[in-house]
Amino acid sequence: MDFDTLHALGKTELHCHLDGSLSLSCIRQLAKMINRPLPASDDTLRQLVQAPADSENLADYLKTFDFVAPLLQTKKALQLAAFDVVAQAAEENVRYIEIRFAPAFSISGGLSLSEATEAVIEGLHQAMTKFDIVAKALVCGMRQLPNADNQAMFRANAALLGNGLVGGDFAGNEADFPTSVCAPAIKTAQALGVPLTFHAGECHCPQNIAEAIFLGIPRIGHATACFDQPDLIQKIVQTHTTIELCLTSNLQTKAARSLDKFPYQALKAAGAAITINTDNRTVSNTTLTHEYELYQTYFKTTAADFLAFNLNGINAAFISEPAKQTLRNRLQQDYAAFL
Ligand SMILES: O=c1[nH]cnc2c1ncn2[C@H]1C[C@H](O)[C@@H](CO)O1
Ligand SMILES: [Zn+2]
Repeated sequence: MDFDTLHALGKTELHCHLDGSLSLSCIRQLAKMINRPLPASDDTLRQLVQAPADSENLADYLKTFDFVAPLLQTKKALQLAAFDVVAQAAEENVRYIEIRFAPAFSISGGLSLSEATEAVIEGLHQAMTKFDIVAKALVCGMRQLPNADNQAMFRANAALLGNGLVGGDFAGNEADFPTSVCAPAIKTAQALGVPLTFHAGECHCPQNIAEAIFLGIPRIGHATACFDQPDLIQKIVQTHTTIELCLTSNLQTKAARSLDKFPYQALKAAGAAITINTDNRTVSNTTLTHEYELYQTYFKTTAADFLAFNLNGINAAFISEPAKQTLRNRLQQDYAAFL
């Protein structure tokens, strides 16, 4: 399929970070609101908000997020940001998206942990009235924060579940804060009834994936380190764990040092429920269409595969069964001409 066809295909995206996906025009608008000077040239600005070409690991990649954090400290800014990311997704025919962000990184201007989320949800709702897309929010605990902070965040946000917020995640510094360290906050989120996904396996550490599955987490972001672990892949399949693959991001963080160390083929061959995601549109300088193009080029992924991955995404989405059925019907229509 050519790029225009891939662009036109209906899509779903489970793994997209708000702060890593702001368009340059949105970044300029938010910077203006706080009188923060930015380089006049888009090329120069892009260099500041994209992961450096010489990133050696996840820690290098994550440093890029420091640039936008000061821009996301008011209700208005979070609303505009959420609207902006949904608009980008809708433009490339994403029918369902879950957008994640860390409330703890948006409270230095005086917002509470739940006010930050309410503002994101407001932006998602505004975008849904304008574009043909369903957009929901996930709140991220951060691995490097104390469990008490992540527990407070989930407690503050649990009441928003069902009102635009559909679940939670843990992101951040996986190399120094393995899954076991986060277990108390994971258990708190689960006890509060927060459906969870979880970043694991970005640091050559299959154990972090295994522990997340053991803790009963049904979706794993990345899971890259399973590529040479057949027993772990079997566990993923047996437990019906859905994997949120993020190819470009993995090459940048060196979670996968080359394409043959990316777990797509092994997971697909084993029958695992995989999905395709951007992770961070701006930081990774990608779009979901571009990710599809990479899979098609490198792995010969077909329209039937893309439909199956989208349906995996809907099955694992943190929404009601009737809402899922509507989206499944929509995707079946979208792909009918290509199968
Ligand atoms: O790929 C990732 N791995 C771990 N943490 C990540 C990744 N992409 C973004 N983050 C972090 C940085 C953001 O500030 C935070 C919330 O979106 O999540
Ligand atoms: Zn991520």
